[in-house]
Amino acid sequence: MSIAGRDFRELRLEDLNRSFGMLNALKGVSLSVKRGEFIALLGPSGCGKSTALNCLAGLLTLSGGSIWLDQTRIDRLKPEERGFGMVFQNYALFPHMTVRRNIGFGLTMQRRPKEEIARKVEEALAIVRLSQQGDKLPGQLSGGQQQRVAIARAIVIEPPLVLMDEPLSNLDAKLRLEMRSEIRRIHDLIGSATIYVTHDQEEALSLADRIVVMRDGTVRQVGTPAELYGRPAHADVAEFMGYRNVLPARVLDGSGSGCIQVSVGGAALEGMAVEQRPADQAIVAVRPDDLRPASDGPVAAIVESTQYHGREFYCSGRASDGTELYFCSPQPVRKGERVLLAADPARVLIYAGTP
Ligand SMILES: Nc1ncnc2c1ncn2[C@@H]1O[C@H](COP(=O)(O)OP(=O)(O)OP(=O)(O)O)[C@@H](O)[C@H]1O
Repeated sequence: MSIAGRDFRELRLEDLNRSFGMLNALKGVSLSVKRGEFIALLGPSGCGKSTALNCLAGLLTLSGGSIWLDQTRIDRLKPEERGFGMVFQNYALFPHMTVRRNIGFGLTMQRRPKEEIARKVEEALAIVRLSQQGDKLPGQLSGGQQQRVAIARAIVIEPPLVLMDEPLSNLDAKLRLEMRSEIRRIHDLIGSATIYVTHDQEEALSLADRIVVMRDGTVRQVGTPAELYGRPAHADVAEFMGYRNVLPARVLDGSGSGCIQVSVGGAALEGMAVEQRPADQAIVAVRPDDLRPASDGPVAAIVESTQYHGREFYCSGRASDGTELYFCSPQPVRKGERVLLAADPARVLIYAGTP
């Protein structure tokens, strides 16, 4: 059976498990993906992102669970029978084949007619904007161009799903940004679904329709970039999403309907409870760019370091009780200077529990 090129409405991962000996790399991962969606699998190194992707591709077998494309169970099919497009970090192009032959390789293996292969290869070349480079060898192309060839090779088979594993990691910062918008443009153009593995939260935020945050082989949260940026469901997800200040706190006043007052860094700070209202112990999460010097700010800190970041300064300081705080300042601050810091309560997230 082959499902290559097939249209679909929904891809479902049901309770996926994968172990390597004693290590459980995937522990009950479930997810539903609609056609046309761009999904980013985001998480720290070793959390199971690549394992999940390789199980989807058919390069790894599952230890438990199932994968469904609409009503068809596909987790026992070989990779070529699934017909998904794959793009890896290291391009994996054949060095002795021209760009055209690299792109057409999958179609040649499927024994498609020559004219059809030639036509589809030209279409794919045009999509990735490499029409002039078709006769070159991969070694004659830049890293960004080679990655475009890899993308063309993945999409030329008209896959229902394109799987990408950290495809931009080998490129320099400027090219990474350029290729980011290229990847999204190509995704929108071909209309299939993309599952994109990354550990770079900025990449996930800017590319994806939905982000799946993984940790220790489990899915911690699935949400839109705005949901994950503004309201992570758990303190550990917040930490991963750039809330550099994740601090233990004591609830001072939790009686109000919206705001809760907590003690942090030896001072009282107001914030919003996420999900469960904490009773006594809490965790506070604030982004450095939401904690700023203010003449009437409640949290006093002595500046320990400052870095110039163009528009503003990225600083660390120590509160009276020894808590380390990260904050941003539009004005230069000096090491050893005492600053008062404040944050908009709507940008201070409070979680029940202890870190
Ligand atoms: N072939 C393998 N044999 C044994 N253990 C493996 C194998 N592949 C992965 N693992 C382990 O499974 C866990 C998940 O690995 P995985 O590569 O999926 O993580 P990841 O989130 O993709 O990390 P990274 O961002 O570093 O690539 C890790 O602890 C890893 O060491």
